[in-house]
Amino acid sequence: MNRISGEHGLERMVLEKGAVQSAASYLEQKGFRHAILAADGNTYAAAGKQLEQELTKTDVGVRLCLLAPEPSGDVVADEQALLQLLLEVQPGQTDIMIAVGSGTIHDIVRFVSYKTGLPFVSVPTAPSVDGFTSKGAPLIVRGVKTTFPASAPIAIFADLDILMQAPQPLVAAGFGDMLGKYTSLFDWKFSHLTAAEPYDEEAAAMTEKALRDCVGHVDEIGNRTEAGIRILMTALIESGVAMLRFGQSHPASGAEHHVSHFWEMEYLRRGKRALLHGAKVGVACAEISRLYHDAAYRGMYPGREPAQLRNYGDRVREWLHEVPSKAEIRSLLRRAGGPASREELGIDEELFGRSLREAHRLRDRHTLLRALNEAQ
Ligand SMILES: NC(=O)C1=CN([C@@H]2O[C@H](COP(=O)(O)OP(=O)(O)OC[C@H]3O[C@@H](n4cnc5c(N)ncnc54)[C@H](OP(=O)(O)O)[C@@H]3O)[C@@H](O)[C@H]2O)C=CC1
Ligand SMILES: O=C(CO)COP(=O)(O)O
Repeated sequence: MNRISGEHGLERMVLEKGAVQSAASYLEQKGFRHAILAADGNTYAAAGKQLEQELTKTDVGVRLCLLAPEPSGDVVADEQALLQLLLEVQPGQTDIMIAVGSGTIHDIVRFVSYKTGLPFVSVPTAPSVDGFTSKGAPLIVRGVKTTFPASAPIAIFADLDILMQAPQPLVAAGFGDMLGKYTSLFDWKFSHLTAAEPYDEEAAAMTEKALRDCVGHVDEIGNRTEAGIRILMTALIESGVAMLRFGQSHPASGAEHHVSHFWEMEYLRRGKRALLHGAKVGVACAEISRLYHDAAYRGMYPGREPAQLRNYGDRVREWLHEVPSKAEIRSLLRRAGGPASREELGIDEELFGRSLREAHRLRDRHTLLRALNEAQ
C-alpha cells in the first residue's frame, strides 16, 4: 500500500519512507494554517520534532500539545488528557489536529476531533495497534474502559523510517493485536448466528486477509525487516479500515479484547504501569482459544453447556477449526518476539481467573465467552 484515496473520508493513506515530509506538504496544500500537534515525550522525539521542523518550512503554524503522563508514567486516554488537548484548541483559529504517536494518542485526538468538529491527520510512530484509522475511541472514563464514537483521520502518513525505529515490544504488540483477529472474527460470526448481531462479509474478509498476511510473514515481523514492518503496518491499517467501514469494532475485537481491557482497568486501579495493548490481546487470544476449544470439542461444561452450543455446535466447531490452538498462538507470539503467556506478561492467577469469568460484561457483545459465563 502506498497511496489510496477516497476511503470513507480518509482521503489519503501513505505508507513509505519519508512520509513525514509528505504530511507537511499535504497540510500546506490543504490550506490549513493553525495546527495542534499532539504527542508525548517519546513520540515527539520519534517523529513530532521532525514534523514540527518540516512545518516551519510551510505556512502552517503549529502549537505543540505535549500530553502529560499519569503518576504511573503512562499517558492514558482519560478525562485529564482529553481536557489537556481541549485547552489547546483556539476556537475560530485552530483548523487541524495532528496525532503523532501510537494507540493512546490517536484515541485522545480522535475523540476531541469528533467533539470539536476539527479534522485530524494521523502520524503513527509505531506499528503497535490497529486503531489508527478507526472511528471508535476506547477511553478510560471514571476508571472504566468504554468505547465512544469518534472521528477517523482525514489522512494517515505512516513513515517507514520511523516505524522501523520503533521499540521491538511495540512491533510485537502490533502483531499480537493482529493475532487477536482469530478469536474476534470467530466471536463476530458466533454473535451474528446466535444473537443476530450485524455482520459484514467484506469487513470480515478484509480483516482475515490482513491477519493471514501477518501470520505468513511472522519471522520478517519478528526481525523487524523493512518488508516485515510494511506488511504489519499495512495489516493494522486494513484492520482499522475494516472497523471504519463496518462502523463498529466487531471485526477486530471479541472476547480477547474484553479480557485485555479487564486487565488494563485492574492495572490502572492498582496504579501499575500499563502493559501494551497488543501484548495483552495476543496472550488473551491464546487463552480464549484454549477455553473455546475445551468448551466446543472437549465438553468441558457438562450439565451447563450453553444453548448456543447445543443448537449450533456443528457450525461453531467448523469455525473454531480455523482458530489455532493455544500452543500455536503462543508459538507465533514468540516468533514475533513478544510475551506468549500470562506469566510472562505478569498477570496473576486471581486476576486471570476473574477476567475469564467477568470480562464479557465490559461490552454488549454476544461472544462465546459471554454464552459460557451466562449458561446455567
Ligand atoms: N481506536 C481503536 O480502534 C483502537 C484503540 N486501541 C487503544 O490503543 C491503546 C494502546 O496503544 P499502544 O500503541 O499499544 O500503546 P500507547 O499508545 O499507550 O504507547 C505505548 C508506549 O509506546 C511509546 N512509543 C510509541 N511510539 C514510540 C516510538 N517510536 N519510540 C519510542 N516509544 C514509542 C509511548 O511513549 P510514551 O511513554 O511517551 O507515551 C508509550 O510509552 C489502548 O488504549 C487501546 O485500547 C487499540 C486498538 C484499536
Ligand atoms: O482495540 C480495539 C481493536 O483492536 C477496539 O477495542 P473496542 O472493541 O473496545 O473498541
